[in-house]
Order: sequence, then structure tokens, then C-alpha cells
Amino acid sequence: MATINFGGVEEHVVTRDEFPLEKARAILKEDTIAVLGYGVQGPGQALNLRDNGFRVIIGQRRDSASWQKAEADGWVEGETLFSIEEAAARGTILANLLSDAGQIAVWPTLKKHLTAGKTLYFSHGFGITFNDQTGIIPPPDVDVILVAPKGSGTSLRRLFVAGGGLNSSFAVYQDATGQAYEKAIALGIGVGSGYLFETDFKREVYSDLTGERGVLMGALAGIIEAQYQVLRQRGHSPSEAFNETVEELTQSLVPLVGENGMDWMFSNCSVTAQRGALDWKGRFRDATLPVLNELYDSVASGQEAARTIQRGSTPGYRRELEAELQEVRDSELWQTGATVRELRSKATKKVEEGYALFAEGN
Ligand SMILES: NC(=O)C1=CN([C@@H]2O[C@H](COP(=O)(O)OP(=O)(O)OC[C@H]3O[C@@H](n4cnc5c(N)ncnc54)[C@H](O)[C@@H]3O)[C@@H](O)[C@H]2O)C=CC1
Ligand SMILES: CC(=O)[C@](C)(O)C(=O)O
Ligand SMILES: [Mg+2]
Ligand SMILES: [Mg+2]
Repeated sequence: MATINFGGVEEHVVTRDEFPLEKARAILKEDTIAVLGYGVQGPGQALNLRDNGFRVIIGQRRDSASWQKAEADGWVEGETLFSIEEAAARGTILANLLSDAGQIAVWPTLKKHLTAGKTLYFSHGFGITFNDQTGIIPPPDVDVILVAPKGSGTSLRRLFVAGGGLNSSFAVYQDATGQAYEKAIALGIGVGSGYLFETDFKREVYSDLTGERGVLMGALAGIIEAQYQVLRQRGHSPSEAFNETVEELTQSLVPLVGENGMDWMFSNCSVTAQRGALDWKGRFRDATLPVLNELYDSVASGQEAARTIQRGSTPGYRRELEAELQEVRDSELWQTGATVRELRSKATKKVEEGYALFAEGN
């Protein structure tokens, strides 16, 4: 394992070079990986594992949209696609990729099939860290490990198909066989991770819940709404407010941050923009610090977990969630977004047509 210096702090990182796919396959050659749940992470991880040559089966509720999706992806009922219980019985590695609330309901069934020497795998520290609320307490004679891709299952699959990898964190909670560590890494490589960063279950779930509620999703959505509202109330048109809040962010500036850092994005903008952004960033940092600290406290106290479980276990919750998303989709802000995206794809087509004409020598 490589020790890499991150901004002055040393951390352990596993790379695909030092832990190649052949090694991962050799470690898991006797195993059947049962991917339980075929929502977002399930398909990404299961398809990558299958394409990487591992023995994979799916466990999913019948008569669900996810079951149909699994069939469409080439999993075959009775061969590689089973009920959750059947897959749990057949698998030696049980990859618990049900929703975090769903994991509670299914736990008694899973527990029955966690016989000595099997491996229980998660992609989130949630169930174990908050086990006072989830009741997920594994028997002592199984390995309990985690590989958490740091991004959507959709991106995990897309990057894999494109030949790349998404970074993941990994952790061992319980090592009953003495092989938990290398199994975790082998699975991390198998699901298509680029680099694997070592963590523990608690740090994974605390940082994950904070990140998604904060900058990655909650804060991003909130600050976008706020700026759009200000621009609209001050008389700007929807397209102008949207372009200056979202379109330029996603199409131009954030990709530059990803490529070479914040200072590089800044230095590719005007001096005027740089002056203003440097002057204002402290204000935004200070305004959001108390909210982010409140958020972290709410994660660490288990309050966020309680809400996730309480809402997630309510019958009809998916429909409520979809209604909330529909409200976002229907807002002027995101309706404007839909129109801007349509224009964008028309513009791309025009450019492509132009290239095609050019290539034909017309
Ligand atoms: N969505 C993502 O890309 C990421 C998810 N994770 C973690 O991976 C795990 C899986 O997350 P997602 O794929 O988003 O899950 P999801 O919310 O898409 O649900 C997965 C599956 O669980 C099944 N399910 C839910 N409740 C059930 C119940 N009571 N009985 C039987 N089946 C039930 C659903 O049919 C669905 O196929 C979670 O621990 C999540 O925190 C980690 C990284 C990213
Ligand atoms: C995609 C991801 O990593 C999240 C945002 O943490 C999640 O879906 O839970
Ligand atoms: Mg995450
Ligand atoms: Mg998450």
C-alpha cells in the first residue's frame, strides 16, 4: 500500500498498479458475490464485477422496477437473479446494497444466511455505525467490510465503461477470517475503483452524510436557488439568471476546478472576477460555517440517521420523494434549465453537423 502525502498529511492509499485485477480475481476465485438490491449502486457495482470476471448473482424483490432493470441488464432468473433471501443463501459475500432504511427490514433474513466465514459487505458505514438504531449487529464469525464509491453508481458504471475508475474508500469493521482486509481491497478493485482510500465505518458515514447534505447536494441546490431568486427579483430574465448561476458553473467553471484546482479556474477568469471572488469567498465561508457545524452535529448525534430511517420506512415514501423532486423540476429555475439544456444539445448537433460537412469536404 502506498503512503501518499496529501497537503502535508500522510495517508494510506491502494492503487490498481500495486493490486491488479488478476490478484483481486485470485483472492475471490472461490467466492460468489451476491449483490442485494438493484437500485443505483447495485447495477454499477454488479455490472463492473461481472465484466471484471467475478462470479456475481443478484438478489432483488420480484415485481419491482429494479427486478425488470436487472433482467434488462442480462441477469437471468434462477441462474443469476434471485429473491433477496435465495441470493443471500447462495452467496459467500453478501453485498448489502439495499437502501439504508431497507437494510433494516431485510436484516433478520440476511442474518440467517450469514454463516461462519462469509463476508458482509456495505457501501456505507450507516447500518453498522448507527446500529443502536438499525439493529444491524453481525455475528462475530463473519468478515464485515466496506467499499464506498465516492460518487453515484451511475458514474461508477460510466467511468468503468470509459476505461477509468471512481475513487472509493474502504474499511474493515470485523476480521474473522484474517482475510477481510485483502477481500475489501479485492472487491474495491472489482467494482471498478480507481484509488482506494482507507477509512473506518464511522468516518465514512459521518463524512458522506455531511458531504451530500452540504456542498455536494444540499448546499449546492440551496445556494443556486438563493442566487437565482436574487437575480430574478432584481429584474433579470430567467435565462440570464440561470446562465449566471448554473449553466456557466456546470459547463465551464466546475470542470476547470476538477481539472486543475480552484486557483487555476480563478486564473482562467478575468482579473475583475478574481478580485471579486477572492473578496467575497470569505463572506460565504463565514456565513455557511455555522450551518455546516450544525449539520455535522446532527450527523454525529444520529439525528440525520434517525430521520433517514423514519422517513425511509414510511409506506409510500418513494412517491412522496418523487413529488418533492417533481416540485424542483417544475420550478421556474429548473424549467429554464431544461430549455437551456435543449438549446445546448441543439447547438452541439449543429457543431457536429458542421464537422461532418467539413469532413466530407463540402
Ligand atoms: N446511490 C448511490 O450512488 C450511492 C449509494 N451508496 C450506498 O449504497 C447503498 C445502496 O444505495 P442505493 O443504490 O442508492 O439504494 P436504493 O435507494 O436505490 O435502493 C436499492 C434497492 O433496495 C431495495 N429495497 C429498498 N427497501 C427494501 C426493502 N424493505 N426490502 C427489500 N428491498 C428493498 C430497492 O428495491 C432497490 O432496488 C446505500 O447504503 C447507500 O447509502 C453509496 C454511494 C453512492
Ligand atoms: C453518490 C454518493 O456518494 C452519495 C451522494 O453519498 C449518495 O448517493 O448517498
Ligand atoms: Mg457518497
Ligand atoms: Mg451517501
